[in-house]
Amino acid sequence: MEVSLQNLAKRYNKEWIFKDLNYELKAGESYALVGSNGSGKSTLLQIISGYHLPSAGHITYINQGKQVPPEEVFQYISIATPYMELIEEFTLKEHLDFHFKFRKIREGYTIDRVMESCLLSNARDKYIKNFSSGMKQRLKLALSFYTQSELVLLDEPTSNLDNQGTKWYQERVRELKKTNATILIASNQDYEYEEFCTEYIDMLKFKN
Ligand SMILES: Nc1ncnc2c1ncn2[C@@H]1O[C@H](COP(=O)(O)OP(=O)(O)OP(=O)(O)O)[C@@H](O)[C@H]1O
Repeated sequence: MEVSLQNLAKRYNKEWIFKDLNYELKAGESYALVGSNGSGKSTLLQIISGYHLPSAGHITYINQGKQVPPEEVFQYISIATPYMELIEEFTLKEHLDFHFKFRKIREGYTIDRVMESCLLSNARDKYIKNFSSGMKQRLKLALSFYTQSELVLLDEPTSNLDNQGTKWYQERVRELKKTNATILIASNQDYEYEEFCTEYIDMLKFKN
């Protein structure tokens, strides 16, 4: 999916977080969104996902040459972010069943295969509220990786992951890059994006 960010700006109260942000994301490319703490990386991801509105400017989404209507955009996007809550009252199996009732699973995958791939097969009937923070993070990431989507937004993807989890994440991104998904990784850690992204978007350039 191509995403065109046009004169995008966001303000909270009187503070402009970023301004005059113009950028074209190309289909199938991977982008790192960098900048110091508080520079607006998460805010921009949430605006691109449709979760927040910009204070100015607009975004155009184009899939296979056709503009996607705003009300349908969410069907093309998956996002993993610390701001996103999992449904704590569900077991893992219930959570995955619920999610994949509304979104299509990536081709070649089943719910069992997703559980296996995110190293959570033995937690099938465990309640999410009893997951460790790393297990929750793997589940959030798995929901983004294994949902059929054309734009994958990852915010601080390895937070709470141990070394094994970080390697698991890197392997999943390698796989994702073989699809035509556009990937945007907001990060403060170079091992989350260095191998995957040749394009860097530096939020500090859009500060004022
Ligand atoms: N709901 C809100 N109300 C007011 N200010 C907000 C709100 N959400 C975010 N901000 C402010 O917007 C700025 C950008 O925050 P954001 O979380 O997007 O930065 P970030 O680059 O992702 O930071 P980090 O690297 O620490 O995760 C910060 O100054 C933050 O305090």
